[in-house]
Amino acid sequence: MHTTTATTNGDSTHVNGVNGTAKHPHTNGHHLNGDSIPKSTPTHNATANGHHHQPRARKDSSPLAPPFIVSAPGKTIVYGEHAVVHGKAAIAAAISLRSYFLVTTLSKSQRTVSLRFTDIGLDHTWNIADLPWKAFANPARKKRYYDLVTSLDRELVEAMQPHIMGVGKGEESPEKVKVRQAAASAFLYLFLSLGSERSPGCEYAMRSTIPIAAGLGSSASVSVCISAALLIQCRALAGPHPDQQGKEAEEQLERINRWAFVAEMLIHGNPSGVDNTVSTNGHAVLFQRKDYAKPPSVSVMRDFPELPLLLVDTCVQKSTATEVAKVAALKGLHPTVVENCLDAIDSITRSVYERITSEDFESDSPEGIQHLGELMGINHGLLTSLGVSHPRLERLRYLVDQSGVGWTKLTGAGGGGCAITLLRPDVATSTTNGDAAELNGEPGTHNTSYSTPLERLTQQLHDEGFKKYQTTLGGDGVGVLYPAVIGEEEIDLEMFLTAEGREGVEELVGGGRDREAWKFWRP
Ligand SMILES: Nc1ncnc2c1ncn2[C@@H]1O[C@H](COP(=O)(O)OP(=O)(O)O)[C@@H](O)[C@H]1O
Ligand SMILES: C[C@@](O)(CCOP(=O)(O)O)CC(=O)O
Repeated sequence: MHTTTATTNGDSTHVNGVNGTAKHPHTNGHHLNGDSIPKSTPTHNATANGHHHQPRARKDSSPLAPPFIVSAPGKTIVYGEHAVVHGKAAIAAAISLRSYFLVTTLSKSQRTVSLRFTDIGLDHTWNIADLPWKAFANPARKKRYYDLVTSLDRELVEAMQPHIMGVGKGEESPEKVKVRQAAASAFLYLFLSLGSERSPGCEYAMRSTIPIAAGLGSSASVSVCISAALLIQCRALAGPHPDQQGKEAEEQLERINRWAFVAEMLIHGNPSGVDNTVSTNGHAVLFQRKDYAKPPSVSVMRDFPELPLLLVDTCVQKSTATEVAKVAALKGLHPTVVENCLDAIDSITRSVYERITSEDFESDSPEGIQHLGELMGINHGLLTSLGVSHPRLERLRYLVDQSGVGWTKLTGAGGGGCAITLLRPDVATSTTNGDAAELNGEPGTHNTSYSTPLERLTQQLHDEGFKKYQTTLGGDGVGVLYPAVIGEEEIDLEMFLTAEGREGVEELVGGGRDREAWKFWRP
């Protein structure tokens, strides 16, 4: 298997961003070929310990930038959630559910920035001039796009508060307000860090096909989108383009990932960084962060096997912060016991990594799958011991165990959310069309005679209010559609905001219509 290890931002000497100058009737004179992101700021040396050479000053763009879309996948943690928060290894894989972020630049006279995050009912506008630029520009606190930011600056978070307090307020529940304010804070902190008072007025619209708070990394994917879009706007990224050198592509991803982590800190408090790392890089990653002041160790597993997985949502929303705090509290009470549980999870992750990166691993061999499956079961048991399961997750595990189709573990923070089931190879290959139709959260045609255990299980899950998702593992990470044109059609804000449900969004902007239109950094 091909793996790449990337631990810190390296040096780059190649800057191949292409100015969008060619004329096109639909795009304010910007080229339709996805290589037309404005030229990036020259990349420069930046190291993990913060030493860097000063970059050259950036020029302001004069023509109105075209609308563009950034997209990033959700994830499933296959092994090692929670342990990863305490410095142990985890394996996470990208899934095919994604978030999409449309950026529309306003005319020069419109000095506002608006968030239209319709999935969470957030529609908010700030006057650019009213924002706390002074606090963020203070030389003692100012962070640059190439900095490694590993903690939030409390004073800057405070300075932002008056502009967040009014966000998302309505008649609805405090939980909904919290969700909106978390997303708005993530955006605003990055906007104020990466932009300036001269930043163009813009509308930023988010649509996602990832269920929120189900353990599938919706926040990380949103964070990666925000980071990549704002870095593109401040011209801190080169590419993506097809002839980009691997090392340069890796550096661009690293830059996006660093700021996505900052956004994750605003949503979660204390994230390990595994979610934003897999969402940025795509494929699958072995991830470990021993020291929060340093970049994590990341091995990207580019040809992660297509494991036959079933992804089931308990439909119980959870809070990652609460579940992470539970484990921390338990560790405070029983340090040795909890540390042993976390070490056991670490051994599981490492054993799986060795197995699937070994030359002779075959993803359809019953022995190989059995090994991975048994370790999934043990990993789930350890997470249950740490107190992060939920009666619905245990019910789900019981139903899958009874059916004999495979091995189940919770994925993500637990306390609700999703579980993954690794199917036995014989079960996976006997999946009928009926099963396939019933994936993606919808029940299929209801006949009462089921020929396979998987069909029986599918019906049982549906009857008990669980939701199945169809997804493939290990696709591309962050991608860019610049300008926002697929085929000959320019995607505008109205179309983007009114696309109906997951299918509508995917049909409008997903890669299905024109695979070549989207560009990805591919080291
Ligand atoms: N479609 C979306 N639009 C805007 N913000 C979103 C969207 N999906 C998720 N978020 C942000 O991410 C947060 C969810 O994070 P979290 O509870 O960790 O769930 P998950 O396990 O899905 O990452 C939300 O509170 C919201 O701030
Ligand atoms: C529990 C944890 O390991 C994973 C959380 O994933 P999610 O937020 O449930 O998608 C926390 C983390 O790694 O930051």
